[in-house]
Amino acid sequence: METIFSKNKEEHPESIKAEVQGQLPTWLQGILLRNGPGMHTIGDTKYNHWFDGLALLHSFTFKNGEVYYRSKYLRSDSYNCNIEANRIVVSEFGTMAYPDPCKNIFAKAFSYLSHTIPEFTDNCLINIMKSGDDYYATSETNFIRKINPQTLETLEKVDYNKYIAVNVATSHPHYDSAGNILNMGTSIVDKGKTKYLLFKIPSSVPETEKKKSCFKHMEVVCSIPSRSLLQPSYYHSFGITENYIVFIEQPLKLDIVKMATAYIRGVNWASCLAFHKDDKTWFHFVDRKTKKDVSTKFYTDALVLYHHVNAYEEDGHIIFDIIAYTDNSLYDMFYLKKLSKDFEENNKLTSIPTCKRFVVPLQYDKDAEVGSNLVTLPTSATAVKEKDGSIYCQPEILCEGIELPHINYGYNGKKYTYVYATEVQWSPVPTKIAKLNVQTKEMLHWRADHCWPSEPIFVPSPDAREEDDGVVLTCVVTSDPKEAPFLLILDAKTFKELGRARVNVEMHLDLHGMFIPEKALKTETE
Ligand SMILES: CC1=C(/C=C/C(C)=C/C=C/C(C)=C/C=O)C(C)(C)CCC1
Ligand SMILES: [Fe+2]
Repeated sequence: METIFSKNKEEHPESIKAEVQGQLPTWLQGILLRNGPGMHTIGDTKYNHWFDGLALLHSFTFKNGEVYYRSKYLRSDSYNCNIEANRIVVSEFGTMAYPDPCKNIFAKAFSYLSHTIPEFTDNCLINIMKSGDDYYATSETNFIRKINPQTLETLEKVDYNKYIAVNVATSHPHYDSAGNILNMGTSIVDKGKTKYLLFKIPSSVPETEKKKSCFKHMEVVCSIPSRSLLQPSYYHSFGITENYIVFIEQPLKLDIVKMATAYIRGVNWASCLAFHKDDKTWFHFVDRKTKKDVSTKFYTDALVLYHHVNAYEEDGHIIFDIIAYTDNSLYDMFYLKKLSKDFEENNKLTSIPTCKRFVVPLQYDKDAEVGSNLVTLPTSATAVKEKDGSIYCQPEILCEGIELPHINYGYNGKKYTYVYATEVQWSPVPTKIAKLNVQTKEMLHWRADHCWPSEPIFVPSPDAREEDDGVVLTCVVTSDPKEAPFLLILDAKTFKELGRARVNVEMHLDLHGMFIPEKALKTETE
């Protein structure tokens, strides 16, 4: 386990030809680009948490039936400062560090008295985002880093905060049909009003502009005030339907006072997050046209979620599927100490990720009796009217034990049938890939001994007629040293293996990524 999680991984910036077994579809041409933590030790210092590791990008390029692999560390300012100092000098999620005295790039960190929140890291290790023709590595701070998807080189650093007042933003943006990005972020320090902002980054800028920057044209679409000024909710993703934004204000909250004093107290960012188990979880539905939050108060019991699966509208209801927990044990499980020592005995999940479906009636009989269930669709999910007019929602359980959900993005915001995900049993590390039919709850699986698959990515076939016409791609890390890691290609419909592309490198466990079809790649850089 130690090797898989915390051993520093070497980068392989020159492409390596993979050994392909089986038959890959001829239409599968493009780059699977993924991100995740690859280095957890610098000099004599070690990060505490798996999410702290320095971003290591890797890619699988599919070209005429062949597959090429490469990997490269993101040359973030955090990476460069740490490597130069040969110790951790930039704080990450679970590790508080103090800047190298001779470097002042992160010096703002010390001016906590004048700045409520210190400068965050640009170690963008979570996901990849597409903005126009460009690609960015992302995390959850105000910084993203442009990258070259072909060479994996690191390009400019973008500070969202220069354009709009967000201090943190999600790594799971949505894209509309024109390719514009819709994302959410929290404004913590702007005029003392803590709020959640939905913002848009256009996919293109006016032709006449000399220095083209989509970010200059970023705009706040609407905002939702935080229920608590000093404790906004933490969130990792949000949902979107044709007409609404689905935002869940969960009782896992960031404590701004704790964050502002974290440096002086020598504690990490993770300790500024707290789960308030007796609080409620509030649902917000913002009308994308009027930009107004639906006025009815919808809520459920305390839960913690990271990933929305999908959301859509049906007969006056909003249906949204999420992967939920009953506590915040997920973040605790990824402390490297827990992942290395007696892993199997000591690191059992205390809360199993559960795929829950909420069905929320937006149009309902306003004279309905208190205590009545307002849901009129065939589901076991309920929405019960309370005395004060608020509506208490309880979910239908779709399945247990899945995480890192992925759908056919063509069905995002629409009625859909399939979720591809990793399946976890007793540990936070997945052992299977699953396909769940959300209508029938039927499941298909793929597993193999000593194999640890990553987030599955669905790629539609060019002539797709059905939602699951395509392939599912997943990187498989092996715990058997005799077996090299591989990229697995499954037929999305049958979940049968089409092939694998083996690469003889020590591959890291990653988080998220995207497939870039050949036609979406700029040609001049090849
Ligand atoms: C550095 C930093 C943060 C980083 C959070 C990270 C890195 C979260 C990763 C979450 C993942 C990978 C979840 C998977 O389900 C915060 C708390 C936003 C704010 C303070 C500064
Ligand atoms: Fe995520």
